[in-house]
Amino acid sequence: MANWYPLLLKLEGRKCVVFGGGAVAQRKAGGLLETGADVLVVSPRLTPELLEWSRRGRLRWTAREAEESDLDGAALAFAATDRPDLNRRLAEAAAGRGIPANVADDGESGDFIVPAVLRRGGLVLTASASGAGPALPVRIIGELAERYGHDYNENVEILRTIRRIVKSSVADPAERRALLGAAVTDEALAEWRAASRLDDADGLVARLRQLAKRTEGTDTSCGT
Ligand SMILES: C[C@@]1(CC(=O)O)c2cc3[nH]c(cc4nc(cc5[nH]c(cc(n2)[C@H]1CCC(=O)O)[C@@](C)(CC(=O)O)[C@@H]5CCC(=O)O)C(CC(=O)O)=C4CCC(=O)O)c(CCC(=O)O)c3CC(=O)O
Ligand SMILES: NC(=O)C1=CN([C@@H]2O[C@H](COP(=O)(O)OP(=O)(O)OC[C@H]3O[C@@H](n4cnc5c(N)ncnc54)[C@H](O)[C@@H]3O)[C@@H](O)[C@H]2O)C=CC1
Repeated sequence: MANWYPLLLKLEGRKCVVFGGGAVAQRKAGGLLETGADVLVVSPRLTPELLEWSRRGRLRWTAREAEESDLDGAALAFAATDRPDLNRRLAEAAAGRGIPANVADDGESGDFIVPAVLRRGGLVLTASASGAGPALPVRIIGELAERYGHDYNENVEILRTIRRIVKSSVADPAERRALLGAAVTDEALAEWRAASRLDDADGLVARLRQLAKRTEGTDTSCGT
């Protein structure tokens, strides 16, 4: 079994080719559209949803069988036709051009697999069973969706703001780490969400010091 390396890719404006126009191609294309990728679907037929996305100009559709030249200039390829032999050939053609490929019918033979995903604003939680199949990751993501509800949609932007303030007001790296740790407890996050603004830097840092003090002793690296 491969030891897959997890990462988040920036695909905005980058060409991603999806071969096939069935339910699997639709799910892959849908995930790509959320990133702002330039999605090209190559398939003689499309699901009604894919057809709708094509009509609305959300993606490009080439209405014929796959050709290697469809890969020209692509950042990623998804071989999601119902023909395993063709999927394999397309993945090989992609490899020959240095383009990472996903193989829908045999994930482990591809260069990457797609995890189950939960997005809460900028917070991205993923789970994968390293190609063993989606059932367990999908169950776990369902559990995470309950634990990390829609409240979390705002938390990443809040963290971004707080981190900017802490970086510009606190010089000591150990104290910064302690303050940022104290800023992301559920209790603290609820406080920031309820606050009308966070741009009073002195007030914010004072409050973070208070919160961090409460957990002092559990973090000996905090020298304040
Ligand atoms: C290896 C991987 C390759 C890849 O696609 O990247 C792969 C492969 C295969 N999936 C198969 C079947 C199904 N896949 C789904 C759904 C999802 N599959 C996804 C990922 C992955 N699927 C990759 C790694 C997963 C990991 O191990 O972590 C998800 C998470 C992400 C996504 O696709 O966007 C998405 C969940 C989205 C969500 O609900 O959140 C459903 C459910 C449904 O369709 O409703 C079924 C039917 C039920 C079943 O069989 O379990 C088959 C058998 C095909 C056959 O029997 O012919 C293969 C082939 C094989 O076994 O290799
Ligand atoms: N990775 C995953 O998450 C999953 C993978 N699968 C696998 O993925 C494959 C596709 O599944 P579905 O989308 O449900 O199949 P589907 O039968 O609904 O769709 C297949 C699509 O491939 C297109 N196609 C056929 N020949 C083509 C060619 N030469 N060039 C371009 N497109 C072509 C068809 O027009 C059709 O749109 C299945 O064979 C299955 O093994 C199935 C379920 C989940």
